[in-house]
Amino acid sequence: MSRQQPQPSSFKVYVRWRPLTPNESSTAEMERSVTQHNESTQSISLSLQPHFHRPRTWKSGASFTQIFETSGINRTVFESVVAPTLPQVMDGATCNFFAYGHSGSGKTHTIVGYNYEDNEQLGLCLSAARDLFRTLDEVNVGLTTGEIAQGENKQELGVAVRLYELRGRFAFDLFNNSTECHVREGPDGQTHIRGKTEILEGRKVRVRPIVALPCWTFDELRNKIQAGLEMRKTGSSSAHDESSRTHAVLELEVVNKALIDARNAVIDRESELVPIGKRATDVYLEEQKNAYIRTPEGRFIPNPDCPPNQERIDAAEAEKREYETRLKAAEAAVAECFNSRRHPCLGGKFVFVDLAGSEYFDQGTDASAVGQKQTSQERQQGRQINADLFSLKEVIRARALNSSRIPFRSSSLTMVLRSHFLGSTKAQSAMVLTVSPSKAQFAATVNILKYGSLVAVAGGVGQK
Ligand SMILES: Nc1ncnc2c1ncn2[C@@H]1O[C@H](COP(=O)(O)OP(=O)(O)OP(=O)(O)O)[C@@H](O)[C@H]1O
Repeated sequence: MSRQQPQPSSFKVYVRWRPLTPNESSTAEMERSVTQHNESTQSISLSLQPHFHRPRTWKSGASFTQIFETSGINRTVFESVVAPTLPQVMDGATCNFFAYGHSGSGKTHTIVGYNYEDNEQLGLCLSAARDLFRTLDEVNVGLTTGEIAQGENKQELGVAVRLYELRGRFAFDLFNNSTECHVREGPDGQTHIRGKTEILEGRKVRVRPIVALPCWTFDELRNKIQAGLEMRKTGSSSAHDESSRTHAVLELEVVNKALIDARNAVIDRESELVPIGKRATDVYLEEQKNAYIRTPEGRFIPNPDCPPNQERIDAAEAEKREYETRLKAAEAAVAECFNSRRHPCLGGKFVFVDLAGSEYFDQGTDASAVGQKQTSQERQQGRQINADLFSLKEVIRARALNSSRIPFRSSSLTMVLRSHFLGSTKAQSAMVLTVSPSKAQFAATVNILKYGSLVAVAGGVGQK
């Protein structure tokens, strides 16, 4: 009998209704009701009674783990969706959380929040960071007792934060001036996000991965996230003119000073290796170029006056090997940080994804009017966003089925999520569907809930 792979845990889907915004105050709320199917699944029924039209109704399957009404505040959502996963992150796992909804439905409000001071209103990622720091403070007491002063201790645990946007095939690092980075699969099968090549002093070359800012207190982390988010790009979308047009990814990883130093050393060794490797290639090409001549018939034959200088080629290759060995040693030092960790939480991660607003044009709604104002580039972006969301659903499905081939390569979003999903078979991932109760948004809301139902079914929770 074939050996069974560990089954990933199911992917939960939540629904969050937001209150009507001032712009929607002239419209009424659609009628809705919730049916509880068992302890952990609920379904939604919606109905709309438009003037002079047939009533429209829609009913979901038993797909949703919990439905938060308009009165639900960020703290309530955090306690149900994210807080229960803290022990898994403290055990070194990665837990992923997505917010999905049409533009203006409350994704950013849910993931990041607009009030950074009120603990009840902090978005999911800041609440998670706050609870993570509280837990790490307790662990640090044990780790730092009898050792060097806090801050100097290489084992002291903190949180490294990464913040970047994904658009098309590129990532934009919000902690590095929105630098455009390439999302690529390396020869090791892992996804690498690399920034532009920087030329440093002394003709050193550096290609930085997404910047991870280490933070040692919650206040420090909150200030850094706030500053990074100000870089976030906005454009016009189908629902309003200030919509996010990218997926924003926010990662919180448990780190210590030793791990940060070891990772920085890897970046330094890679930077040293780039020009040395290029030089070895250049030397080889130069020698080969001079070593052959072309006959009048177009054939290449060895040049008797200039044989290749093998000694020069070997010296350049030997230098390259030496720098490769240094890089391997630096990578081994990173692995050693994990092997010798004093607490399993090192490397544990919360990943939050504020997905770009999906596009939905419905005849007769405000959305279609704004949609017509979009440029062709913005329409192209809209199609790309919808394609990304489709590939995300397919990855969740393949993962829940324990499929041998998970289509991570189909978008940069899923390529980036690859290591987070694969590293988290024991951890919980969840999606919060953010929806407007406005009657004018009925079709868009149904569209979002349908997608969420498909994700729930794909993720092994819901029934159609
Ligand atoms: N649950 C909520 N309670 C109170 N206000 C909310 C809630 N959800 C959203 N809002 C408000 O609605 C507006 C739009 O929300 P938000 O910016 O989060 O939408 P979004 O889905 O991120 O939009 P986009 O995809 O276009 O960026 C904001 O002013 C926000 O404060």
